[in-house]
Amino acid sequence: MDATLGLEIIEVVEQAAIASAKWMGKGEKDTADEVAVEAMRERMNKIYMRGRIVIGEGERDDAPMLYIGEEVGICTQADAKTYCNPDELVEIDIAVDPCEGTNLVAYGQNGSMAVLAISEKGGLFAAPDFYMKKLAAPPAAKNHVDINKSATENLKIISDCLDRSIEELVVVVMDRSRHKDLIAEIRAAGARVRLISDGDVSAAISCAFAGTSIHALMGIGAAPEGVISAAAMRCLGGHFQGQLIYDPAIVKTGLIGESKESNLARLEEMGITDPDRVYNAEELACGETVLFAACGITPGTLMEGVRFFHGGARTQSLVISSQSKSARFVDTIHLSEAPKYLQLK
Ligand SMILES: O=C(COP(=O)(O)O)[C@@H](O)[C@H](O)[C@H](O)[C@H](O)COP(=O)(O)O
Ligand SMILES: [Mn+2]
Ligand SMILES: [Mn+2]
Repeated sequence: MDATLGLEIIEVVEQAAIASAKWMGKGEKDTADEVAVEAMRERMNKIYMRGRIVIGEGERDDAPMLYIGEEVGICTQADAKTYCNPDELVEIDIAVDPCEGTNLVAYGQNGSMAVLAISEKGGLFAAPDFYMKKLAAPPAAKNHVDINKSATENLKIISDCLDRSIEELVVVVMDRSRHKDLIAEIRAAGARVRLISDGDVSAAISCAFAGTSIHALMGIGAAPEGVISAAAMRCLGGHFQGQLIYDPAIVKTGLIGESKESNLARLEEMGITDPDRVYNAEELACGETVLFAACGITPGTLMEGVRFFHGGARTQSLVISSQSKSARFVDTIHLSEAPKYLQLK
């Protein structure tokens, strides 16, 4: 995969984050999402690549989407034949969440970001728009913790691997009624719980970085977000496991189809023969090369949010590459018109 792609995708997430941040606090989640989608699409279509969206969003709540199967990259443009030879280009698959945490943006809360993951064709698990039970943990606990073990057992393992007491550990859990028993168990084990209303991609990836005060993500979130999280965790050497949840009775939101039976039929149609399989990061993002990019929309654990100033904006992004084995934090000043000053922080 072309190494310059790693630089271009920074601009893709930056443009999506800036567009969405203009709608921060306006209470309009669909607009905050829609403008991020459009900005992402516009910038992606300027990249000399042959891309295909394998994970978009929208099915779940009719959000505007970069739809699954959509071709992106300059070679897909109407007049492309004059300057593009698609046969020269590697086909790549792209998973996007242009506005991860639409509610967070709409209500001016922390933790939203524009995010995507890229790999060669077939390198990312084309997850259905279902839910996923997730377990993320620091690199030191990789392959020691297990999603099939209880939260109590996993906390003991993380505590041993990090050489810290269970009382010092913080577990992020989405604040949903389906997690009532899980939250009680984590607290009973002695660990502390950070409840989040949205944004479990950021929580999963934060487990890989010491100093974030996040030592695990447990519970059920969306499956597409699980694949994106797995792409980053694979590159970072963190632990990530995901198991599809197809039974609406477990999720309790009723947003994943009518019945367990119809969901199972849908999975079979998609070629998923073992619906209960537990996937690890290397299986969810199995490509030889994996790239991940995110840009903060509102302030978060890993990145600052977009800061506007007269004539421009400042962004902070994170680009992770399995190719260059790097996690790069990128701080960018964007100038839109003659600025009165440049914002330093
Ligand atoms: O918080 C999230 C919302 O993502 P988005 O729709 O892109 O703004 C994600 O991080 C979660 O993984 C997930 O979408 C959420 O858990 C869906 O569950 P629920 O709200 O309980 O239906
Ligand atoms: Mn999302
Ligand atoms: Mn989203």
